[in-house]
Amino acid sequence: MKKILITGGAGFIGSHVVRRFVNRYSDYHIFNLDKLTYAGNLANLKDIENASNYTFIKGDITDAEALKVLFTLHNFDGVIHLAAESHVDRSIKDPLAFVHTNVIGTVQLLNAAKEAWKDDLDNHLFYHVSTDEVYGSLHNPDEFFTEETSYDPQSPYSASKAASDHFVRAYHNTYKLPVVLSNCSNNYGPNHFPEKLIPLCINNIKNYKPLPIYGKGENVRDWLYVLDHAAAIDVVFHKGKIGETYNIGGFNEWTNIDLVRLLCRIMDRKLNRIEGESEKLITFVTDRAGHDLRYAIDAQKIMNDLGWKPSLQFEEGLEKTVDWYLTNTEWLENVTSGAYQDYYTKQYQHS
Ligand SMILES: Cc1cn([C@H]2C[C@H](O)[C@@H](COP(=O)(O)OP(=O)(O)O[C@H]3O[C@H](C)C(=O)[C@H](O)[C@H]3O)O2)c(=O)[nH]c1=O
Repeated sequence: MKKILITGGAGFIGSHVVRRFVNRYSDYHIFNLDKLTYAGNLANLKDIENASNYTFIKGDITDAEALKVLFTLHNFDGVIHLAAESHVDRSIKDPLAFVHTNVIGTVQLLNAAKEAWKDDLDNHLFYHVSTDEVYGSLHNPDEFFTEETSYDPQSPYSASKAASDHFVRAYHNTYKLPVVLSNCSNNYGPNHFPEKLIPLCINNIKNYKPLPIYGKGENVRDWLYVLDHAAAIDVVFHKGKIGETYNIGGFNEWTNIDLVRLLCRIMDRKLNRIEGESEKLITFVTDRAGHDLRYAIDAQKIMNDLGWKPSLQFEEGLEKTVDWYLTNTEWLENVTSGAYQDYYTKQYQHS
């Protein structure tokens, strides 16, 4: 049985990856290492928590000693590294927290893997899951990020992810650590923490609260359903070429204002409101500092070389997402109030 370590598996994207691997691969044992910060909670994984091929470990990727013990104890065959601080606005307020987890945490994990695998590098894989924000901000509508685009990170968050990508490649180049990387565009779907644009707006529309649109709402993001990202990660992990990078995206660009208007229309319908009622909540607020104008991913390489493609149309994915949030009201209340974090922190405080 192969032993796979997934870091950040209680978070938004991580939990969908953990579920997919636990359910699809009965010949793998999945170890989910997560610190359980405000953005990660085990309620995201209730349905698989008792699976015989799944183990949760509460821990911090910046803790070198703990990593050494874990790698010695479990002899992991592969690592899928998703643990990260992810929210751009938080990175603007507290860049060091992002350096700590995203840069130092990644290097500690690389060191642990390098040490544990040094006598048998060929039979192991370190997969780093990253973001399209490392490429910076596009201004020409004809341009897309490809795997060859130069890095030009603009926010403390994207600078920390760019640094971690560079370290992963440096460990491949210097120590021959077998690595693969992917850089994905904006994800949306169930279990997304309601500080991010889509779940924040769903929650606020539901509660008749203002929908804060930074600047004029003209910034463009490419959106991908989180389960499609999990499927792409599965494909890259199993079929990706060592040392390569794969861009993942939905070919699905929206300005923020158009996206929020679409969301308002869907919510009006679902909540039996008069058409146009939710749009009245849109409030233009001070722009994000250094706000990247446009991200657009060219995902041809993963489509052509590995045969992955997005499965859902955006409107369909958005409907599913809205339905999930309107059904899972307890989840939404517990993450917003911090109740899950208190509960799970207490449950695991001695582990
Ligand atoms: C929270 C918020 C956001 N926005 C704007 C800012 C962005 O242009 C867009 C999406 O913002 P959000 O913070 O949801 O996501 P990004 O800053 O694009 O970054 C996200 O996608 C990438 C790929 C990652 O790698 C990040 O980890 C992830 O957080 O809406 C608003 O206008 N109002 C708001 O209240």
